[in-house]
Amino acid sequence: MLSEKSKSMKLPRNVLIGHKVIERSGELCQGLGLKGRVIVATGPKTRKVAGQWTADTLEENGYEPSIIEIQKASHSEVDEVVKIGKNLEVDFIIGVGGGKVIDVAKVASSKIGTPFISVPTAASHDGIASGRASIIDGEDKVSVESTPPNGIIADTYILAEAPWKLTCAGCADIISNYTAIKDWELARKLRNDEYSSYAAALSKMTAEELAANRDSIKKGLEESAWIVVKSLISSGVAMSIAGSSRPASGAEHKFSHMLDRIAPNPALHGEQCGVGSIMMMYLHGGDWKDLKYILKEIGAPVNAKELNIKPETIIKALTKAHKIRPERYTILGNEGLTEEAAKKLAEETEVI
Ligand SMILES: NC(=O)C1=CN([C@@H]2O[C@H](COP(=O)(O)OP(=O)(O)OC[C@H]3O[C@@H](n4cnc5c(N)ncnc54)[C@H](O)[C@@H]3O)[C@@H](O)[C@H]2O)C=CC1
Ligand SMILES: O=C(CO)COP(=O)(O)O
Ligand SMILES: [Zn+2]
Repeated sequence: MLSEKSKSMKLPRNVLIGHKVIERSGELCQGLGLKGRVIVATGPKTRKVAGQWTADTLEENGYEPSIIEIQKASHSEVDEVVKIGKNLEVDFIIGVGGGKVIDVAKVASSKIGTPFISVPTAASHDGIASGRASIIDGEDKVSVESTPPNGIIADTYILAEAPWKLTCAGCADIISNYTAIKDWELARKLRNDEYSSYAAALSKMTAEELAANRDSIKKGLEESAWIVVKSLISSGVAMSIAGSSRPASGAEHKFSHMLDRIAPNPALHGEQCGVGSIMMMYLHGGDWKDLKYILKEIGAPVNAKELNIKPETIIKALTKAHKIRPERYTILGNEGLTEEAAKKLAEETEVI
């Protein structure tokens, strides 16, 4: 009944995008009313790129930063940040790095109950603005509910300097929204799953905009970082509206998560999702050739060789992907693909 219906949405409040905006970190934090002690969670590489820079800028603005280096997105690293944060009685947390660093910082701040600021150093994933976080939990690694960042600082100078492969992976993470939406629509029709037409429309529009602007996405152009990071933020907001990763994660993400489990050297998250999306589009009976063409033009991998993953691992991941988060219904159904069907799918789409 409508009179009993209620929904709560948490969205990022202040977003700063542009050239060297990292130098305005203090301004953004002050604008959010933040004061005092802050943990700057960063990675060993990204500390050199932006972590130290962020901490120095904050110090100049009267904050007391403490840097913590994150190695991987695990619960033990989250616990460590929580422990240090509580001991220091921090007022907020900033995550400066790739998707893994941002996810650890996001969960830690949510556990302590402090605000969180997201400072991506690569336009490689759409967790930059989302209220989700992917942390390895034993065997499992899919996103869980967290809180979206209060603020985002997307420095296009830093993002444009990041290895080009990371930007291409971010584009592929967005392009994979096409099949995520198809899966969501299918689950709504077959299972009456909860569906948000606004979140679905935003996610789809984000993929369409990125595809339409792909000619402007070129290595070395700061403008490209702008286009890609705006799409990533928009996709993250779609997830926040939905209150789940449904608008941006369907069967192609299950395939990528399975590769993360079984491949000896998994490729980047977005790269795997892009290749998965080609195959899931084929299963949906959609224009998989066009999707593959878009990914190719962007410069993202379109086959096993480019992912540097063996064909047999691709087939195995296809047959086991449905086991990831089984409650999320997708084109893979409840039983998944047989080995023969998986092989045929990968061969016909020339993934293997
Ligand atoms: N929370 C969410 O809603 C979402 C979470 N994710 C998660 O995010 C992770 C994927 O994120 P990625 O950024 O692809 O992986 P990542 O965090 O492992 O970063 C990839 C590599 O790029 C390096 N790097 C980052 N910025 C750099 C720079 N400016 N210069 C040089 N090296 C740089 C990192 O140090 C790392 O070695 C996965 O764990 C995935 O599950 C992905 C999408 C959404
Ligand atoms: O990667 C994501 C969206 O791009 C989040 O998806 P998961 O919930 O499948 O981890
Ligand atoms: Zn993703």
